[in-house]
Amino acid sequence: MSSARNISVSQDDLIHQVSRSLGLSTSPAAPTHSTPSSFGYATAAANANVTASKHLKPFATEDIKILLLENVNQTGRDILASQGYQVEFLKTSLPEDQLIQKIRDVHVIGIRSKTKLTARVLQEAKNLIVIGCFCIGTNQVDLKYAADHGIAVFNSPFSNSRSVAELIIGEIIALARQLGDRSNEMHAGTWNKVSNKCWEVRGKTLGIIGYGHIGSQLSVLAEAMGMSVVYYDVVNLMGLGTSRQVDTLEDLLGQADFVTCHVPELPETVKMIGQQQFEQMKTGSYLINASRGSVVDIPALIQAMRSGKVAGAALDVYPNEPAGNGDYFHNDLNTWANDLRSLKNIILTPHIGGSTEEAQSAIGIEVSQALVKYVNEGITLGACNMPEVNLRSLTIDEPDHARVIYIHQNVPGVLRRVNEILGDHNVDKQMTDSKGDVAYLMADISNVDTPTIKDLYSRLESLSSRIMTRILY
Ligand SMILES: NC(=O)c1ccc[n+]([C@@H]2O[C@H](COP(=O)([O-])OP(=O)(O)OC[C@H]3O[C@@H](n4cnc5c(N)ncnc54)[C@H](O)[C@@H]3O)[C@@H](O)[C@H]2O)c1
Ligand SMILES: O=C(O)[C@H](O)COP(=O)(O)O
Repeated sequence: MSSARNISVSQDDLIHQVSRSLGLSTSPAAPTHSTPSSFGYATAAANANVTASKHLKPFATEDIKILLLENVNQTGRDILASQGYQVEFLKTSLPEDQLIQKIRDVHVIGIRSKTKLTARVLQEAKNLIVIGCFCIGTNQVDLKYAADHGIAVFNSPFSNSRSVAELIIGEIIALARQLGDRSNEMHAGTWNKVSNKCWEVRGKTLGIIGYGHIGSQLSVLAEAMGMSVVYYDVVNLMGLGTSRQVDTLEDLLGQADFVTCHVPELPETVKMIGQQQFEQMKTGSYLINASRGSVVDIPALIQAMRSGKVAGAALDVYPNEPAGNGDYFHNDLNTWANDLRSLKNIILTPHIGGSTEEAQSAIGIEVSQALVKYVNEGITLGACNMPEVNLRSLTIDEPDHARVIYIHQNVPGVLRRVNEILGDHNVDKQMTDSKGDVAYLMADISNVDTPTIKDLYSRLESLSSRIMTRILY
């Protein structure tokens, strides 16, 4: 959808928030509920063409509706509930039609890696102001569409990276010793004591593709086991320990005994490991993928393992992952499933890299705190798709103070027009920043009463550059 249509849709349909700020309390032990008197209001289309009275309705913190999908951890649920928000919690993701029904109603949605928030879904989300990805990856969200429509997106950039790194260490040893096969054989009643093609990992080379939060932690753990580490990354990065960056993916594939992928899903990383890359790997080497299912071409992996080029593999991520637990391989999408499952020395796990108690608990806290700060104070620190804007502690709890949040198109002349509107008032502090096509302005003003706030809101909304206006008071 173009920016122009965005504006017209917003003017006609979007509900914008003018919510009472309640201050931020992220501790479940010290809830900050609104009181009946601490109301604000939400308006729809409070612009020149639509009278505010037609669209005004009561608004309070208890009116904030949050939908949490995919079994978001209790820590996050507690923090959000402690704010007095209405929290609906589901253990699974939702199919698109049900997601569209539910998302129409909510101001905040919390998801993990399975829920696809595409432009098609988001255009139905008329009340949505913020998305929390309770995970690292944000490839499941159309970040640009969200930003262009004033919807901030937060994630947890590193809370599960240690969990993933530890899983990979376990898999390296398991593959080198064919543990999966020996265990399966024993479960089937067969004693098969072999040393042929079973190895120590000491002295072997680990090749890490993507030396970010996970890749770099893994590097340290692998060296502690006596492995040599090489890594390939599109950014020049200092290696930890004695690890070395190599210039090309081909360099890495030619040196590594174990190759492990830790890149985000991007157009350039889709099928980054395919037939050509398997040919460049050492004969008898191993492949691990716990990044995204699109990064490795599975039919090419099957071929490489059948030919003996690749001696083992561990996959934690797949194309077309299911919404919840249950049957997976019996569907028409994964035509390679039976071939994959029939291979020897292949570890198949259901996307559990970040699934530890420690990681999920930390993610729940981190992302829900960011959501509360955004809803209550408009703070965008850590946002993935918006400029990061913060102002020192709020004074908007005071009766005649308000915080203006104006998300707008990043085009010349907007600040002048906004400041013409704000200039009649006492602007205590103000900050603005931009990211790509979107800019975010935050201003704290004092000596304003409720009618003035409504007037400010209408005037800001009437500017052609506006994406979303929120006034917290
Ligand atoms: N299996 C799981 O449960 C699980 C858990 C966490 C993260 N993940 C996945 O792992 C990915 C990596 O996580 P992270 O926290 O290390 O991310 P990160 O952003 O910290 O690091 C990614 C690294 O990849 C590099 N990179 C990007 N494009 C590249 C390319 N084309 N070639 C080489 N390097 C490239 C980046 O420069 C960066 O250094 C996440 O994006 C997510 O998709 C999976
Ligand atoms: O992006 C991530 O953090 C991982 O892929 C884990 O995703 P999950 O929270 O859906 O398990």
